[in-house]
Amino acid sequence: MIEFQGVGYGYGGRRLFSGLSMSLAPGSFHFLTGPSGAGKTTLLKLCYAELRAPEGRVTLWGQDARAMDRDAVAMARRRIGVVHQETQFLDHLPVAENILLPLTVAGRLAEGHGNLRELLAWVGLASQAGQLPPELSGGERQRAALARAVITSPEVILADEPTGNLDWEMSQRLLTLLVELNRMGKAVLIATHDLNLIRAAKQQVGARILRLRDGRLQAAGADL
Ligand SMILES: Nc1ncnc2c1ncn2[C@@H]1O[C@H](COP(=O)(O)OP(=O)(O)OP(=O)(O)O)[C@@H](O)[C@H]1O
Repeated sequence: MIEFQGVGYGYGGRRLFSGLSMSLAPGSFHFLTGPSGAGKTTLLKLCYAELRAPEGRVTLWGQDARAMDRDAVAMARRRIGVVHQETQFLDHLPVAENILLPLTVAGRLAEGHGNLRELLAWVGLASQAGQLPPELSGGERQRAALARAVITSPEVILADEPTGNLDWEMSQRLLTLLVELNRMGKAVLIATHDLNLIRAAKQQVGARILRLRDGRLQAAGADL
């Protein structure tokens, strides 16, 4: 679905990484780890064509990202759910409406109401649906962010440090939700520093671990 072939990227003439190759296939589960500043968020942005690679090739469902126009990018993004590092909500709208927002924007709101109640229960936010985002705890915010990322039934979930500020119990809960999504057939890629989270996931799912370091992407495994 998403493929990188020899991809390089940098900002302002400073090369961040090069020669990156990877493939996100249906049903795969990947962790992306590496030191702060290695380029994990950048790599995720290349996955959803927020950035275009000047070097190598990123293909989204067989299409070269560089050749995609705005409509093609919008179509591809409907198949990708992103949980951002800093989750932004519209603070004046209730949690339920925030979760429905991607469907509202896509003019597909009618599809959402059937799923919403089930989705809220699944992420454990059934009783917070009418609250405003500033009233949520950190863990509740991240679960709302995950619900918003999956409301469109994407095929790929990209999560950037989804457990960043969460305690261990809440991190586990979020991880379990991501593993469940993977069991439903979705490809999942989680960027994280949290090696304990990766170790915990290894008990639940056959995850591949990619490490971005010194401008290269390596497979990591037994040493984690
Ligand atoms: N828009 C930008 N303009 C210039 N430099 C940028 C930009 N975005 C990121 N960078 C730089 O690129 C490097 C990689 O950033 P990125 O956010 O991809 O790393 P990361 O591995 O996700 O880091 P962290 O784990 O701390 O979130 C950093 O040095 C960052 O300062």
